[in-house]
Amino acid sequence: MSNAAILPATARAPAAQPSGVAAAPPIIEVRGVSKVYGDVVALKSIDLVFETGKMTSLLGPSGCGKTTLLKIVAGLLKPNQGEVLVHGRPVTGPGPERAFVFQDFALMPWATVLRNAAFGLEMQGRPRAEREDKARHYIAEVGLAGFEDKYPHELSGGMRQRVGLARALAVDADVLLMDEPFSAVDEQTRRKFQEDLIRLREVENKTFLFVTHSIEEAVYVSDRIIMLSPRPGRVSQIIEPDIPRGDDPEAIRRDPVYLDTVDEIWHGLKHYVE
Ligand SMILES: Nc1ncnc2c1ncn2[C@@H]1O[C@H](COP(=O)(O)OP(=O)(O)OP(=O)(O)O)[C@@H](O)[C@H]1O
Repeated sequence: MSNAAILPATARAPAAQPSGVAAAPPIIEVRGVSKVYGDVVALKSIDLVFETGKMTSLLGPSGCGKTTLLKIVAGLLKPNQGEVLVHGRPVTGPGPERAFVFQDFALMPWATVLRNAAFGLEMQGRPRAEREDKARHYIAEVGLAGFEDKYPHELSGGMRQRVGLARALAVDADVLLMDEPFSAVDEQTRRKFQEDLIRLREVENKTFLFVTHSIEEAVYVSDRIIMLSPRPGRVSQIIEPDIPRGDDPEAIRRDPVYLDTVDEIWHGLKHYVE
């Protein structure tokens, strides 16, 4: 048994605080959310809370409703039952405090890296100088300084992905929602990006919620892994891998807690794979 805290699905409320210490309110609350598409029950009675500054991944068998849940939090889909609160306010659609990083990065092929990264700010009607300053800052932050004037077709998949992330960071949303952000790139790029994501989370103090199919990836980057059961998707388990994420990103992959947690999740999931 590893040091990962494996919590039953019912253990969703934030831990009680010692007396005198104010509990930080959760940034996102998902309350009794169910979603059906025609006859397909995609999600059933999902209750979750997300704390500020944490990285959470959604993991589970194909079709269990991971993307559906992410889109409901983003305000791109409405639940049939239940509600999502962000900063205590009900979500009725997309909002500036949540940025969505799409699987295909949703870049505009006719616009430069700078314009693509500044696109969210352009939509918000910010002045050009301000949006370009911010976009340049985040382009550098994601390792693309010098590529501001390039077009998406001149970039590798990994670089395009970074532009998508720079765009999401530039709007200064509190919550970054990512739908399999690493799926379209090669393994080396993916690993580098996972390392960068851990670093970014520390620098930026954002709340990240992302969907992945990769057990290794979920355990590598996440403070918390929410396991969904096969359709209808319910929360089956919440895992909090207690892995030190210090200066050496390679050390994480050798950490016994990392290795044991990957193994435990795989044993739990493998009977769903034909
Ligand atoms: N627009 C839609 N219309 C009908 N059914 C849908 C729609 N979107 C999703 N579904 C169904 O709802 C279920 C959950 O889909 P969802 O994409 O959320 O799952 P997922 O866990 O993200 O899947 P995957 O791991 O394969 O990407 C699936 O059975 C899917 O076929």
